[in-house]
Parts: sequence; C-alpha cells; structure tokens
Amino acid sequence: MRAELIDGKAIAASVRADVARDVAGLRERGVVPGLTVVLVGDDMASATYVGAKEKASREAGMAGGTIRLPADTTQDALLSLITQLNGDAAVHGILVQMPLPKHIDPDTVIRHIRPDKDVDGFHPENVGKLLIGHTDGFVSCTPAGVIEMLLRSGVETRGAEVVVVGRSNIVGKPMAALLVQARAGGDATVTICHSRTKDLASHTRRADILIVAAGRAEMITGDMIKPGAVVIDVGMNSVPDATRAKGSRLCGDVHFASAAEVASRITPVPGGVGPMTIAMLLRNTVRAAERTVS
Ligand SMILES: Nc1nc(=O)c2c([nH]1)NC[C@@H]1CN(c3ccc(C(=O)N[C@@H](CCC(=O)O)C(=O)O)cc3)C=[N+]21
Repeated sequence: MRAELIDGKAIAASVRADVARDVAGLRERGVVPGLTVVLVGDDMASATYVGAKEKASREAGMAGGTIRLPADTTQDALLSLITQLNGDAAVHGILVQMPLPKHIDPDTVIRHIRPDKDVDGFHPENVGKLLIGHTDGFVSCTPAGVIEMLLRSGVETRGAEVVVVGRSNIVGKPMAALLVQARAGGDATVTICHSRTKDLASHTRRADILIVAAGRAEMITGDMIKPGAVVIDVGMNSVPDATRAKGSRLCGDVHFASAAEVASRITPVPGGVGPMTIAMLLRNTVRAAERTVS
C-alpha cells in the first residue's frame, strides 16, 4: 500500500474534544446544549447510527436523547412532535433520522423543523444560506466533516481540481458548494459527476482530490485515480461476506486495495468520514445553543 491513511476516527475525536470544551463553557453560563433525535420505525442500520449519535452527545456533556416512535406513526403525529420540540427551549438541535417510512414525506418533515434548530442542515433555508455563503446557517454534517478532515490533514483545496461523484442534496451538492466557496477549505475547481456522467473515469483521473458519495459499493477502482490524488470515500455499503460472522461487511464506494496503491492519502471505511459526520452534528448543536445566548 502506497497511500497514507486519513484517520477520520482520530480527527473526529479531536473535534469532539473541542466540542466538549465548548459544552463545558456553555454549562458554566447555565446553558446545557440539548440534541433530540427522532427515530421512526425499527430499521436496524438507523438504530445503530442513532445509538452512536446519542452516545457521542452524552460523552460531550450534552442533554437530550432519542425519541423512538413506531413505524406506523402518522405524518401528522410526527409534525406535532416537531412543533412541540420547536417550542422547547431545552432543545437546541432536532434531528429526524432518515430514511422515514414510505407514508411520511421527508421534505414536509424537514421544512417543519425550525431552521435554527435544524442541526442536520437539511432545511431549504440552511441549504440556501450555504449556497450564498452566509455562515449563520447550518451545513450538512457529512460534507462539513469532509472539509474539516481536509483542513485538519493539511490538504490544500485552493486551486485544486476536485471531483465529487454523487449529486445528493445531503452530500454531493452541499459538498460542491463548500468546495467552491472563496475561503479556507474551498477555492477549488469543482466537477460534479453522477450516474448519467459519460466516461466517469476521464473525470476522476483528473482529480487532485476525489470525493465519492454515489452509494455504489467499490465503484471507484485504482485505475480511475490520478497517481498521488487524495481520495475521500463517503460511501457506506453493507455487502455480503461469508467469511464474516455477521455474513456481511461494511465497505465504501471506493475499492480500497487498488485505490490505496495509487492515491497519496485515502480515508478508510469504517473509520473515515462516518465518525466526522457525528462530530459535526455535535458541533452544529453547540452552535445552535450558543446562538440562543449571544
Ligand atoms: N437525519 C439524518 N441525519 C444523518 O446524518 C443521517 C441520517 N439521517 N440517516 C443515515 C445517515 C448515515 N449516517 C451515518 C453517520 C455516522 C456513521 C458512522 O459513524 N459510521 C462508522 C461505523 C459504522 C458501523 O460500523 O456500522 C464509520 O464509518 O466508521 C455512519 C453513518 C448519518 N446519517
């Protein structure tokens, strides 16, 4: 293996230590940052992620917890709960775990959350603020985590050719918006590729920094990467693996073994972007709480 690992777990731990310090400062001023996570239904993966968020917020000294609702909860009942949380001064951040059951419209739910409590950064007001460079909104945690990771690893984005594979509202699009901004962690030349891109490899091979968030297991192989590139794998896929006790393993959108022979630096899955997402959620929650006092 040629590439050096970018250790998301370690970088996330250092972000979380910063957050814990900020939480302690707020507590001295009588404010306990509170994050409420809402989980509808009993999806296994969601339950795991929500458990990790709860644990991380508790370890950072925050209040709050998870409200678990049955899968047949009506959309109206969920909206009523959000109305109640919107008006609860002890709740600084609200996160409704996705995906939601099919009978609930995620856009309606997201729009119902007060933008100043939308620590996921999914509300159209926050997405709009990101696009026009206003820094008083919330940025989606995964792309914010990737920027933080690049900054803390000393990866220069200014003038870099960055290719983002994936155009989702929660990762690809905000990722590109952050990277083009005129500031630290931005100033890049950005290309967005997606499932309809012609000759994907011709784009990815030009990337100094390649960020993959397409949701297709191991779709980026070493031959698609420019020698010396920095590779950030946002993918989180569970694939069958008979050699594992669970019968499956977690992998990214990048074929790690071949990519690591070509890249200069690469993020692993797990232990890469995932832990950063949770760290940025905590940071957003602290910011939400800070804004209520200053
Ligand atoms: N409203 C909402 N906000 C979200 O931020 C949100 C969501 N819904 N729905 C699901 C996705 C997924 N997501 C992850 C966060 C951390 C890890 C993570 O920390 N993963 C670890 C290990 C995971 C494992 O071992 O299973 C890692 O990559 O090292 C993964 C996935 C947040 N999401």
